[in-house]
Amino acid sequence: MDAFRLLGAGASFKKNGKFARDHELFNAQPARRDPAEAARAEKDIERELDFFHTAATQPSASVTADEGSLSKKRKRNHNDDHAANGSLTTITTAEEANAHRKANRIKVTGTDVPYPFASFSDLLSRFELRSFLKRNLDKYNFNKPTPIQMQAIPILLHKRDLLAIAPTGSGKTLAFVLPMVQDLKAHESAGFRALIISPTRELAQQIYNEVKKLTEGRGMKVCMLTKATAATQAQAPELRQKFDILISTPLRLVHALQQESIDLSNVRHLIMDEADKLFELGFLEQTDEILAACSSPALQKALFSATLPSSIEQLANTVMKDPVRVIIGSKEAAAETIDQKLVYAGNEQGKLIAIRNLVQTGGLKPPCLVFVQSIERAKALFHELVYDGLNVDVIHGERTKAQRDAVIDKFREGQIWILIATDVMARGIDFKGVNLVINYDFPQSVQSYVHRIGRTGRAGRRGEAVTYFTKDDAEYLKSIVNVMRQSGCEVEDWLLKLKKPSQEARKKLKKKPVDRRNISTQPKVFKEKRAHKKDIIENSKKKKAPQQEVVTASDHEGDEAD
Ligand SMILES: Nc1ncnc2c1ncn2[C@@H]1O[C@H](COP(=O)(O)OP(=O)(O)OP(=O)(O)O)[C@@H](O)[C@H]1O
Repeated sequence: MDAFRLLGAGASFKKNGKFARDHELFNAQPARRDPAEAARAEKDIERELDFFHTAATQPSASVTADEGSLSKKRKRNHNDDHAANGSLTTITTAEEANAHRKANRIKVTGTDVPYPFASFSDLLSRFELRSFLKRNLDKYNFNKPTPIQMQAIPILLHKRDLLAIAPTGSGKTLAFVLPMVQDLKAHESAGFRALIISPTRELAQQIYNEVKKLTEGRGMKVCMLTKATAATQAQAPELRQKFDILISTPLRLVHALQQESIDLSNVRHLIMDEADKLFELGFLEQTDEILAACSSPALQKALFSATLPSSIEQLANTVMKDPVRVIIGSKEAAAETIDQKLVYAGNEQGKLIAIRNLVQTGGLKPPCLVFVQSIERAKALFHELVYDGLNVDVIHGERTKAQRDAVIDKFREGQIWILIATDVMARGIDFKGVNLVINYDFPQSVQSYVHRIGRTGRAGRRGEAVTYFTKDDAEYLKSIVNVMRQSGCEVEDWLLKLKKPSQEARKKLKKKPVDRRNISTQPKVFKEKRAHKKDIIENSKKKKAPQQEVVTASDHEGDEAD
């Protein structure tokens, strides 16, 4: 299976097309793959499927021990159930709940924590899961719950506040969307009853798509707050369109609140995705304003992320009421499906040489995401790689929304093989088939590292992450080494002996990235020639322009229709 098939439909590997050179460079010949590679790929898919099955179907030592306490009859029923619908068991006692948690690395803190569930059919019987939800779960192949779903869904269905920390790509979105939709039931004209906040527009859009999938066939109204939808909502209150679920970035929402075009007083489900980001300086004030506007006494709050530094957790706790805290695995760890590597690149030039080397030797298996620390550096690296003739594009905050959307779509469809990005793409975006993440510039924090590399190795699939470092980054290396160790990666002894950076140093780096030399290996004369060539092309285009501007009447009609 090609990685692009996982990224989305429509990927094509035409060998004689525009990117024939890339085919050679990347050695991308899926049709004539060597048998060992094919076997490895097949194993990958099996592993991916297994990921969603493991917890429910492979009794670990602790589950087996616990099964001893079940009566033979119940065991038989469970097995019959298992045979009938692919699930293993239902959980009805504290012992079973604890064993199930242990087997799935679910850690909980809080009072009267609801039992996890083991299969979607268990959920169906325990909480009378609505039939349209079960239908939609089946339709979109959500066959087995992931650990965070097993525990977070019952907690939210019991209307408890929740702080949930689970690895990247482990299905947190479904974990908060499903209980919300179950509770909202159907469309009502009371105005917004649920609100999901996410730090970036791209992630908000992705969550919107997931909510649409799960509410299919139910007529629930879902609104993604944009300039246009905010303008519609700014009409007189009686004319405002009544939506059930609102999804927004903090900035857009605060704007709408200040214009008094949005009323959040009926909201009873508030989800903060990438919650640690939302409690950081820069977002905190907006988050506060949103919390104040959600004035319903029945408000339930849920915070989700793959990372949650202790200081932020303390702050987040101040807004929660008797919350339950759930951690899957360990707190600051990366997904265990990612092979992480640290590569010493010497200096800035060394990084370019290293990435080119990776291309030449076939080590860069697309689709690949490359992270840099600034917009300037994203542009510069893009120019370098484009000049090498690679199929590459770039995404950052200076590109228009339309350009960003188009780039994301193209990357998903496999039309772009290498995507250079700033941290704006580091959180939440679900590119399931990314094979490799390169941290071209060393990340500014552990959280940034975990989220960046979390764009690969998602949904149980394996991925690879390579982080380049130079002497300038050496001081911060140990933080990343610790993440690698915690997530089960092999680390060389000398790295383990490094000193941990001081808190002060970590804070400094988070505020301001390391000063780096510009990205460029091309001699000056080369660049001048390139600029000259570009001028010639642009001038000749201008000369040809009048011929190209011939338009037909139907083109005009098209324009008007838009
Ligand atoms: N139970 C399930 N069965 C199969 N696929 C699932 C299941 N739950 C989620 N997925 C898929 O797994 C992928 C990752 O899910 P999601 O984007 O929610 O991860 P996440 O934990 O929010 O990651 P991040 O921390 O990076 O935001 C998605 O493509 C989603 O459709």
